[in-house]
Amino acid sequence: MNFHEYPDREMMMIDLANQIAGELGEALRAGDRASLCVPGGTTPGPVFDVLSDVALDWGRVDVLLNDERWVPEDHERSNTRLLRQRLLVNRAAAANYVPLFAPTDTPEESMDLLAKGIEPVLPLSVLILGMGADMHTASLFPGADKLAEAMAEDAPVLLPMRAPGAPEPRITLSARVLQGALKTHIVIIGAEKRAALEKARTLDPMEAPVAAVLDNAEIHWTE
Ligand SMILES: O=C1O[C@H](COP(=O)(O)O)[C@@H](O)[C@H](O)[C@H]1O
Repeated sequence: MNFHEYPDREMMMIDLANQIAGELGEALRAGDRASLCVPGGTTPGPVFDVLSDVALDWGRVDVLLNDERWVPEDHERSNTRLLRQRLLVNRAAAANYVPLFAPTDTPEESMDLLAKGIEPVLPLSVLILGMGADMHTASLFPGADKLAEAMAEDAPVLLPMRAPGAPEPRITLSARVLQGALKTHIVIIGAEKRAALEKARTLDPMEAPVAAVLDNAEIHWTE
């Protein structure tokens, strides 16, 4: 992994958005389409704000989440809501959104349908991940019910996930799909997450799921 430290959050978000835009541009020059896979949660909003206004051929970009919390799209904890409000606006409104949510009671009921939408956009051209202080990334949580399945070499594209640290059921891309990304960026803020990331480097991915995606990742950190 490569570690990039920034003087402040604004600089980090602008710089990261420009790197992502450059990588998407490269992917679009090399092929017909590019895919951008992004986290939800509290960290990526400012990157989305910058990225959404970048001049790119967004009509050839497929955008999807790393994971989703199984709550309605208008719920304040919905990652889809964040994506629609902060990324799929301005110039990026022309991108093709690949859903990780459908309005069924459980993620299991929609799993096959959602996975079918994701398969054509793999491998991911550019992957941005977040990380929790508990070392989860996407919805690969330590202690989660299907973590071993999600970490397996032959894991499905998508899995439902329930974990002690997650207040609602989740749906998540598997480690195999995340590891297959052509470019990987992990964006984290604050001393607690930096310490967690350092610790994760010494642990097994079953204890520290983010460890599964560190090998080829660019880490972006600021206080
Ligand atoms: O629950 C989630 O958490 C992680 C980290 O979120 P943050 O609020 O600590 O930035 C996020 O990457 C993931 O997509 C989300 O569902």
